[in-house]
This record gives sequence, C-alpha cells and structure tokens, in this order.
Amino acid sequence: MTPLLTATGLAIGHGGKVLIRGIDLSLDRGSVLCLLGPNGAGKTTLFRTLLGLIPPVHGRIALGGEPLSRLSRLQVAARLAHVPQALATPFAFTALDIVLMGAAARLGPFARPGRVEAERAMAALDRLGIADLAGAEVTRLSGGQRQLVLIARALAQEAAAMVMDEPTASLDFANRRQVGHAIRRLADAGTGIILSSHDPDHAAAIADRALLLNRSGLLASGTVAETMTAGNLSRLYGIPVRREQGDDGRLRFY
Ligand SMILES: Nc1ncnc2c1ncn2[C@@H]1O[C@H](COP(=O)(O)OP(=O)(O)OP(=O)(O)O)[C@@H](O)[C@H]1O
Repeated sequence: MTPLLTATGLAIGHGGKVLIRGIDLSLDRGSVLCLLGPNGAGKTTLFRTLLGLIPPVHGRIALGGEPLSRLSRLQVAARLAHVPQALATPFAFTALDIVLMGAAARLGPFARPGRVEAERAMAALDRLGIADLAGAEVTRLSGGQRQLVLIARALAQEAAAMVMDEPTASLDFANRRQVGHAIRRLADAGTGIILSSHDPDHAAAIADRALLLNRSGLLASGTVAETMTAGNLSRLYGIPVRREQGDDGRLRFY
C-alpha cells in the first residue's frame, strides 16, 4: 500500500541554510511515528516542511504518493492535518466552532460549512468522547479538553494522516494519559500520526516507530524497541540514560 507520507533524502532548514540533512521517513496507515530530540534540534522545522509551510532545502516529500510540491493547499489539507501545540485563541468560540473549521478545511475559501460539515464535526467530537462539550466555550475548557478539541478538528478534516507538534506538552499526568490514549485509538482505527514529544516514556507507550534528531542530525530511525535504546537516548540528550522494560512490556527511561 502507498505510504501516507514519505520523505526521501530530505534536508531541512531556514532561508536555504541546512539544519538537518539525510532524513528518510515513511508513515503508514495505523502507525504512530514519534520525533524525539533536544530543544532546537529541528522537530518543528521538519513538521513545517512536511506540511508545505517552508520549502525543503533538498529532497522529496510525497503525500499519498503525490509530490507535495504539486499539491494545492486544499489537496494537502485532504491528506495531512495539523494539530498545533495548543489552541491559541482569546475568543470565546465553542468547541463545535473550532471543529467546524477542520470540517470546512476542504471547502474553497468562499464556501460556508453546511449540514454535512456540522455532522462531520459532531462525529469527530463524539469519536474523541467529548460530544458533550460541543457547546462549551473553549476558553473555559481544561488544557486536556482543549487538546482533544484540536485533535477532533484534525479528525473532522478527514485527512488520512496527522502531524502533532508536542500534543501533550502542557498537560498534566492525567490529561497526558487521556490524550495519549486518544492518539493511540485514532491510529488503531487507521490514521497515520507523526508527533513530537519530550517524554521518552510517553513516546514509547504510544508510538510504533521513532526518529531521533539532534543538532548534529539524524541519530536513528526505526521501531521504538530498536531505536530508543539507552545508548541512543544518552547520545541524543547528552546525559546518561537507562532503559528498563516492565512486566507489562512497557519501556521506561531513567
Ligand atoms: N523562522 C526561522 N528562521 C531561522 N531560524 C529558525 C526559524 N525557526 C526556527 N529556527 C531555528 O531552527 C532551529 C530548530 O528550531 P525548531 O523550532 O525546529 O526546533 P525544535 O526541535 O522544534 O525545538 P523545541 O523542542 O524547542 O520546540 C533552532 O536553532 C531555531 O532557532
């Protein structure tokens, strides 16, 4: 089956200056790929490049087998949805308003969302278990609830793949777990998800594959078990890291 997203021989950076070169990645249906790396390694730059917001310095990106450079903004939106780190709006939109923006993302700029989009938005809220929050003002929701609304917005876009930049960064332990479960359930139902995290335990709990990036470039790429070794994480963060596997099979890092 054609991967949802591929990058081949990719070099990323700003203003033509290379930050990281030699990135090859592939995202399949039902898979969670986690980017790990220290602050400033280039995770957000990679995401922005994959979304077509900044041009690659070299290399090729394809969405569903089609070169990204040949796709219109609407065609990209139909293939790849973006979940930002946090909902940055001071306005009292309801959760349904926010999710409708995703449902309408595939309409032209002058089309108004109608009944079909409203139903799609409600279905997305329902799949994330927050249909009861549809009428709630987002400024009054908890950080975890707001993050679920953002994921519902991406889901309503009906793209096969999603990019999530540190989706659990500002969340407490319980909210992080709730959002993590929601992400895993979406992947198990077929969505391909590429996300970044600063928490190796959480990444190992929800991801199938990992990509380790530091300021010198791409350190490792492959399954969580083979890439998230104590040696690789020690090199990645520049501190000694130990890895243990619990009786439940979960990897934990100290
Ligand atoms: N618009 C820009 N123009 C020039 N350099 C930039 C720009 N945005 C980011 N950078 C630089 O690119 C490098 C990578 O930044 P990026 O935000 O991609 O890292 P990151 O891995 O997402 O970091 P963090 O974990 O802190 O979010 C940094 O050195 C940053 O200063």
